[in-house]
Amino acid sequence: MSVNNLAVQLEGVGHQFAELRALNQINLSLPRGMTMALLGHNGAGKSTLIKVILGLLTPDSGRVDVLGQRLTSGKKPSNVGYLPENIHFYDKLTGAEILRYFAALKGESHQRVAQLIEEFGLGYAQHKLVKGYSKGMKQRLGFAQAILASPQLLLLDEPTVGLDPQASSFLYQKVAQLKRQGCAVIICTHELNLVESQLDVAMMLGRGQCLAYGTFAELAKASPLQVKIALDGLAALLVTHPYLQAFYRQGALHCAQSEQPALVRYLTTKCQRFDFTLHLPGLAEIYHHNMAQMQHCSEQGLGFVTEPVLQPMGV
Ligand SMILES: Nc1ncnc2c1ncn2[C@@H]1O[C@H](COP(=O)(O)OP(=O)(O)OP(=O)(O)O)[C@@H](O)[C@H]1O
Repeated sequence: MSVNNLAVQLEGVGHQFAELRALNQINLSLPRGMTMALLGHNGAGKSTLIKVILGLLTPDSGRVDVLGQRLTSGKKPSNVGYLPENIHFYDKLTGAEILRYFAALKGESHQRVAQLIEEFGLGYAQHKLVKGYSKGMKQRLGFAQAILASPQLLLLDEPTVGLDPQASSFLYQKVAQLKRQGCAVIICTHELNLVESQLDVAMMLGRGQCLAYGTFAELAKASPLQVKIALDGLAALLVTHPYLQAFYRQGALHCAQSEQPALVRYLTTKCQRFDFTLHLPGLAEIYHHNMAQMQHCSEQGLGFVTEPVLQPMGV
C-alpha cells in the first residue's frame, strides 16, 4: 500500500518512562478510511500511543508518520481531531461559545459551529453554561469539537464511557459517516461489545507490546478459541450419530474453527439438521484469551509474546 494511503504508520516505536517500558517495538500501518480499536488493560500503553500519534510525546525510538507527515520532536500533525478521555471545558462558557472558541483556533466559520450544534442536537442547550451540561452533553460537545475542522484522522479516547445506548449509537453513526468521507479513526476503549461491530482492525496492547493486530476475522482465526454449535435435541442425536460425541461438551458441540465447515456439513447432510446456532468467538473472548496468554507467559518466566499474532498490514 502506498504511504500516501496511510493515515498512521509507526515503525519500531518505543518509549520508556524511568524504569517502565511503556511502549515496545510498536508497528502499525493504518489506511485512511479505516477504524482501528486500540485495546488493552489499564496501563497497557494506549494513551501513551495516542500521545505519540498526536505529537504530544516524542518516543525515544522508532518512526512516526501521520497523514504523510514525519513527526519529529515537538512537531504536531495537522488535520487530526482528538476527543480525550474525561473531557473538561471551561465551564463558565456556553456550549456555543466553546465551539466558537475552537472554531477560531482552527480557522472554521460560525456557520460550521451552527451546523454542528444542530447535527449534535445541542441547539436547546447551546446558550447554557457548560457547567450545567450532563456527561452525555459534554461528550457530544467534545466530539463536535474533535470533528470541527473535518479531520482526516480522528482519535477517540474512551468515547462512550458514561453515555447512554442512544448517545453511543449516535457517536458510532458519526464515526461511520466520517469513515465514508475517508477519515481514519482510532478508538481506544474497554467497551469491547460496543466497538466490535464498528472496527475494521484492532490492536491489542499488553504491557506496552502489541499482542495481536488484524481484522476481526483474522484475530478470530489466529486464536485457538473454539466455535460452539447449539441445537435442540442434542442428546438423542448423539445416540444416533456417535461421530458427534467427540465434539460434545456442556450441552453443545464445540470444534476448532478449522473443523467448523466439516461439522456443519455433517449436521446438514447426515443429520438433516439446519436449526442450529453458530457462536463464533467474540472480540471480548479473543481479547481475554490474549491477555491470559500474556499473563501465563509472564508467570512461566517466558517473557511476553514478542511478536503480534499477525503482522500489521503493509509492514
Ligand atoms: N508521564 C508519565 N510518567 C511516568 N509513567 C507514565 C507516564 N504516563 C504513563 N505512564 C505509565 O505508562 C504506562 C502506560 O500508561 P498509559 O496511560 O499509556 O496506559 P493506558 O493503556 O492508557 O491505561 P488506561 O486504560 O488505564 O487508561 C502506565 O504504567 C503508566 O503508569
